[in-house]
Amino acid sequence: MASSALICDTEQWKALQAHVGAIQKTHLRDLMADADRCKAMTAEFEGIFLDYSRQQATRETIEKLLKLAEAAKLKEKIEKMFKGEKINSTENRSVLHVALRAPRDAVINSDGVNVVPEVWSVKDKIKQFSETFRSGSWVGATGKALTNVVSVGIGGSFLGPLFVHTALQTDPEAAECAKGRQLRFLANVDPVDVARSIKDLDPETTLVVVVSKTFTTAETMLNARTLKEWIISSLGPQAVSKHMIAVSTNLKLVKEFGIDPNNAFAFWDWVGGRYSVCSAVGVLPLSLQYGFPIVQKFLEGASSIDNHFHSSSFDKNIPVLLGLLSVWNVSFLGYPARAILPYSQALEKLAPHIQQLSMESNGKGVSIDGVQLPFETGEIDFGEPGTNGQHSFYQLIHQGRVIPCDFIGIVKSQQPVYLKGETVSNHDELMSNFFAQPDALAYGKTPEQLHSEKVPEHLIPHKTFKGNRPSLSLLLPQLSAYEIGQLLSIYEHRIAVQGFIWGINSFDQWGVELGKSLASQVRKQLHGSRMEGKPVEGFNHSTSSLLARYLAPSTPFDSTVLPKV
Ligand SMILES: O=P(O)(O)OC[C@H]1O[C@](O)(CO)[C@@H](O)[C@@H]1O
Repeated sequence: MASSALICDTEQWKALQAHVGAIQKTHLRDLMADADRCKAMTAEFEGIFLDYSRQQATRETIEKLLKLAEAAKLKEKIEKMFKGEKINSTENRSVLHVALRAPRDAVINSDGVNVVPEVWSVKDKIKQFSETFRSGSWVGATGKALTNVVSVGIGGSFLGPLFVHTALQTDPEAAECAKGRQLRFLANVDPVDVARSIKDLDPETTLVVVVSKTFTTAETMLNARTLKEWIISSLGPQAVSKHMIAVSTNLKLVKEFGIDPNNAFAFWDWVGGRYSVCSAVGVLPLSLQYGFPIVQKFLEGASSIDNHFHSSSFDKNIPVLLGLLSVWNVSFLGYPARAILPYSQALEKLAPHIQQLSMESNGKGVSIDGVQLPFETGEIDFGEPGTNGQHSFYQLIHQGRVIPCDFIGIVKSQQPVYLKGETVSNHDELMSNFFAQPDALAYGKTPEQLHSEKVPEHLIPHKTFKGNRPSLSLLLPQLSAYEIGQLLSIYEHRIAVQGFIWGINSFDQWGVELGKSLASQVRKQLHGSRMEGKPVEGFNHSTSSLLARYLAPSTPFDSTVLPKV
């Protein structure tokens, strides 16, 4: 395929389009009756079991998708990523988050330089700093040990670390290591989020970690200045060096902000924001909370999937199969959304993280060569842990729109509970739903079944489930730091596979820029109107009237105000 050609022009794409009709004539009820098919549509790695038999697909579909992968040069693209080639061409950058979790003796080059030693030198620095911090040797301005950490960052500098922190909180080993400590996040520039993040915290015992790849993100910098003021107003300006540290690729701006460069932790432009949880962005705050050894296990889990992804044949490769099936659902069956449904409360922040990872990566309108795409890319990701979601949006998934679902289950709960005399343990109760829902979606319930149950005639249409709704099941043996890392890496690579097949750049995010620049025009107006009484001008009628209404009770602040809760 020539570099500017589109994947949709290939024979392999057209063969899949032609195959859709045959699939649409089938029903999952019938496909599921073929035990050999179901057996074939599974994959396993280190006890992680993927069952994709409830996809609207046959073995022929998978063969055709594997041929599409060849046409898209998927193998070569994965190889280029691992070799540090500048596959993020619009920013002229390598894409090397895999180097962040590679073993110490690995060799991964970017610009001809092996980046692994640099990665490990930052990890060693984090290990040392977190040990000093956790031992109580690092003391604040008043001589007290610090036990609370507020991590200030947004987007990729927030969602991945929040996901991992939330998942580790109830893992017994990690929880033991975190006893007596708190890790909080401040992301939104909404002052209400500032108030929440510092509620009941004492600056005397709090460390603020400012996390920003660029160190220019408006929200993060205002929040960082706000917490700096919170510290200074209570402990004086000299306290900043003991109570504020940073993670960034822009160490010059970190220094200008007033943070001691010795307490700054670097990462590199070859780490995309949404792929940065395995850099100091996640490793530092998580090590402060749980200790470096727990975080190292998480990194090892991610690395195990990197190896599986890099070396397994595509027909047994979990991220590749997942990516291909998503392309099938979006581009051929026309399903625009994907529900992420972990049957684990510990994974409650998985869906918000995947929303950024997937939608910022694959929500693109042009090919990597800038050619307008005649097909849609990306999907609308959303989700909620089961069973909560069942009592919320599952109605639509069962009888309304068709939304392919990822069901994620855990064999061994982080927190087993059993009440003597109950039919099943609490985790078995949860997992009963994990096993039941995919079949309910696939098989549905026919009017004939309802008749045989003597359901009143007028209720038959309401109680009919058409079924034939695709899902896949991912069963993890347990949910320790290691498996959390594996899950993260599975989704990272799956999303990259989708982008590689669609022929887009999954590693830039130009679509976030326009809103940012318009906000700066509004910011200028708000300042001018509040401080100098300037009239609203330069906006359309709608925005002008909204702004006028917003500015009406104009009483500018004339001194620093911090949250009161
Ligand atoms: O880490 P930074 O530079 O503050 O950026 C935060 C986030 O902002 C974005 O650039 C756009 O939302 C994300 O890609 C990134 O994760």
